[in-house]
Amino acid sequence: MNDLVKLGWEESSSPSVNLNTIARVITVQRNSYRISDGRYEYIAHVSGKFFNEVNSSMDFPAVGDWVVVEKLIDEKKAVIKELLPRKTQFVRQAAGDKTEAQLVAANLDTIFIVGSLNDDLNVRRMERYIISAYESGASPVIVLTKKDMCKADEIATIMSELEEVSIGIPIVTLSSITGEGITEFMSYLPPRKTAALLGSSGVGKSTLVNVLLEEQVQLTNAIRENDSKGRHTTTHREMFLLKNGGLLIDTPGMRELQLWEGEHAIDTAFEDIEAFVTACYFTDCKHDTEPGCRVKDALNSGELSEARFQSYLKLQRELAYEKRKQDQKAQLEEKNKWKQLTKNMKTRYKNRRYK
Ligand SMILES: Nc1nc2c(ncn2[C@@H]2O[C@H](COP(=O)(O)OP(=O)(O)OP(=O)(O)O)[C@@H](O)[C@H]2O)c(=O)[nH]1
Ligand SMILES: [Zn+2]
Repeated sequence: MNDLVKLGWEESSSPSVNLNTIARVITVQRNSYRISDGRYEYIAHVSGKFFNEVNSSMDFPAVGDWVVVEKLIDEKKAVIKELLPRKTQFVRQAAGDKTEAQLVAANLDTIFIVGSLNDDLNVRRMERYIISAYESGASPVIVLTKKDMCKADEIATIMSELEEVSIGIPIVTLSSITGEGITEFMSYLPPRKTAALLGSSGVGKSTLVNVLLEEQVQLTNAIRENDSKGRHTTTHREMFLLKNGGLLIDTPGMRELQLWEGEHAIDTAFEDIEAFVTACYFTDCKHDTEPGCRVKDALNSGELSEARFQSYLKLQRELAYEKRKQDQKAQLEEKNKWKQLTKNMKTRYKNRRYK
């Protein structure tokens, strides 16, 4: 078996390429990539030509991408010369920026949409996750965690609510504590297929990943790097090869994503309401007391239910809140970056003085 095959390579996708030049991106770092050819890992950069020909951030490699490379086998380094066409791509709106789309992962076959049976399951949010999974081209599978904390009749109620928005999508219930349902979960991540987990904070993604990683086998000979103190560290990877041969991508981009997909998801999930909104006389209509408000008309005539309108408003409030949170977070990160930088400079200065 070709080494690439265990990374999920399908002969049919690019039949004419020279397999010795192909690798898969397993981690995106600040200025470099960690790639694997199924035998070794390499630290890679894009070639100057690649860089010059890029039109948008979407053209840069992401976790899961297949790339054409030139390898320096002895040094475990590589130059990325070309990106192979993507089968699927998962995109999110970059925080605080309306125009910039951010590619989180490429070539996912499956997206596990994770929710917890224990918490108030937000069906609308699950619906939005389903939409973004479909937009990416991957197949969604709903995973409901913490089964051990829920009675059978409670589970049945939740399932029937969910089935209204999840028509046809498989739903797996499991517990990472008792292990119930894990085998069924794995049946949706067969050998050579690539999947990622998507879901709000606290639903149990890390716990599930840890259970799955007990079964992890080494993807390739990991690169060992020296950290600043000269110790060996095995660097963090984002693509894992599970024991059954399935590939699991665990990217911060997907984990941190909450309501990022923002306006676009509103458009899709609330198309009916958007149609009314665009027919309002004022473009900035608040659908409150403004004259010529098509939304109010629809509410009065019963074309639009009050409940659905309320959940639309709720989503907009959540989005506004999420956006403020992201902006604050970005500010804080920026501040911490500078703090660290000045700290580093001080340390360096101090060391120089006392040497
Ligand atoms: N009873 C029970 N508790 C669970 C289960 N899975 C996770 N938990 C608990 O739920 C809490 C949150 O789990 P995490 O795995 O950290 O959730 P997460 O989705 O990774 O959250 P973020 O890292 O913030 O994205 C932890 O206290 C876990 O111990 C489960 O199957 N059963
Ligand atoms: Zn209006």
